[in-house]
Parts: sequence; C-alpha cells; structure tokens
Amino acid sequence: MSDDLVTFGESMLRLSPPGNERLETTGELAVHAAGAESNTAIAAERLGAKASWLSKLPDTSPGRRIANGIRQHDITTDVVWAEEGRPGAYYLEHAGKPRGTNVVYDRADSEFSTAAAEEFNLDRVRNATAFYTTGITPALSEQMRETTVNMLSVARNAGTMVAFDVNYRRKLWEPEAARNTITRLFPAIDVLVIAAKDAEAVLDYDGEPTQLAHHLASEYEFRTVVVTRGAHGAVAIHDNVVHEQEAFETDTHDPIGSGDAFTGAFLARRLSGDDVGRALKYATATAALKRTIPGDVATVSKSEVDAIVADRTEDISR
Ligand SMILES: O=C(O)C(=O)C[C@H](O)[C@H](O)COP(=O)(O)O
Repeated sequence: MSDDLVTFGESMLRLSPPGNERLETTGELAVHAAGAESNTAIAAERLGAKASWLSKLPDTSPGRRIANGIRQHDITTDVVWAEEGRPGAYYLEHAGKPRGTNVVYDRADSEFSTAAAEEFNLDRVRNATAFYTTGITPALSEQMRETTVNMLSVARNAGTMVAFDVNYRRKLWEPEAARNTITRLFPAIDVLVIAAKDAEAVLDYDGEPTQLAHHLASEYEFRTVVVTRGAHGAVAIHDNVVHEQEAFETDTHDPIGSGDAFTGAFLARRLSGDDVGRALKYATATAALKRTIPGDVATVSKSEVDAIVADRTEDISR
C-alpha cells in the first residue's frame, strides 16, 4: 500500500540536560531521536495519515538508537544503512527568559549529509500522495543541496504533491545562502509552510502575514501557503482564499518540535480531505499539545487533538 506522506531528512540524537540545567555542568543527558522530517511524519501518522520517513544512518549503535526512537511511533522508517560513519547530534539546553533555549549542533559530515538521491527508495516517493522535506535538508552540505533538488524533481515528475517548510536555521547557514538555495526550490513546491520570522530572516519580508501569504502565493504560484506566527496563530491562503487561526492556550514544557507537529497535523488533515481552515485548526491545536510534551515528538492521539479543537478539554480527566 502506498503512503499518504513520505518525508525526507536527517534525524539526530538529541541530548538534553534535565530541567534547566547547564550543559557545562550536567551529569545527565536525556536522549531522544529528533529531526524535523521524522517529527513531521510522526505527527502526520498520529493525526491519521499513513506516513514514512526516508533517511540514511550509520549502522552503529547510535544510528540504530535514532531509528528505534522513530520506529516506536509506528511510522515506516525506510533507512539506507551505511557500514560506518557518524549520525548527527544536537545538544539542547532548555531555559526561559532571559537565557533562552539554546541548540548546539554536532552534525557536520554526518552520514546523511553525504547521500545522493539515487541511494533512496525513490519509488516510495513516486507512489506517495505527498512528499515533504524542509530547508534544513539543503542546509546540511553541498551534496544535500543537489540531493534535495533531485528528490523534489522525482516527486514533481511523478505527480506527487510537494510540501516544504522553510525551517531556517541560522546556525547552519547564512540568510543569503538560504535565500538563494530555497527560492530555487520554490518552483517545485505546491504547499509552502513558512514561519513569519523566517520570511523576515531569509526573504527580507517584514510585512503583515496575510500579505506575505498573498505575495508568496502569487509570486511563486504555490497552491497553498501557510504562515506560522507562534503565539499569534497562523494564516493560510489556498486558491486565493485566506484562512486565519488563533493559537490555543498552552502551558509550555518543551517548545521544540511544535512547528513540526503543526505541519504534520496540517498535512495529515489535508490528505484526509479536510478543508484548509479545519486543517489549520488541527495544526494549531496539535502544536499547542506538543508544547506540553518533552522531546521533539508530538506523542499525541487524534482524539486528544479532537478535544482541543472542539473545546472539550479538562484540567484533570478522571
Ligand atoms: O534538524 C534540526 O535542525 C532541527 O532543528 C530539528 C528540530 O529539533 C526540529 O525541527 C524542531 O523544530 P520546531 O518544530 O520548529 O521546534
């Protein structure tokens, strides 16, 4: 059976001290498997899509730890195993204001960053309804820039819908390099997701979100543009109609991965036939729920999200 959604990207070991402890002094690190595209596939699966994740990892114990962490969420992991090499990792130090949460990447020359498109199961991409990657993938290496172009054209040529989140990471590349690379990918994309702050950083666009969505949709002919605005919710434009959604109230325990949860839920609900307004509501609710959960992954059920969407939540359910 073919997939509703295939995602493609690097997943890493995420290593984080307990609470707000500092990396410099911590004696413990919690281990999670984490990566934008696997996070998105998991959220999509949990919201009702049949999702797969394509990637490459070294066949070592750290590499297998990453795959195991993703597989436990019941998505299909379609991994190219290299005999040796290193997986990516990132260190994450949680903190509130004024320190701020800090990410330290350790992913240069990872096994994934060396992979060519031909190494992957391209029939899975061709046979899927939708294909998804993010701006993190081409940020990883020169090789990955080429691989991303090739993966998108495989999807495009097969008539697989292409969705893409700009996901700008300033610790991986400069805004100008990101702009040049990502705008060249735009013609292959049907559904664009972009954080308003990324539009400002990468595209130098600081206008109002609805105008940004209109501007991108008309300039690059995207079928759908979704602009995310963190605590201010999200705006989408689809077939020239604007949809706006406020954020749901949330007690934040771990904000990392809420953008991926949003996109996974949005795509899953669209692929299930929901209209853009309803998918946006599910996306925003799933992102709010993710913020209450430690780790990168939205370990949520559709019925929990249904309850938020229908305003049926309780402080204590018993
Ligand atoms: O690969 C990277 O560089 C990552 O940043 C992986 C991240 O942990 C997620 O993509 C979370 O991103 P948000 O959902 O926007 O919080």
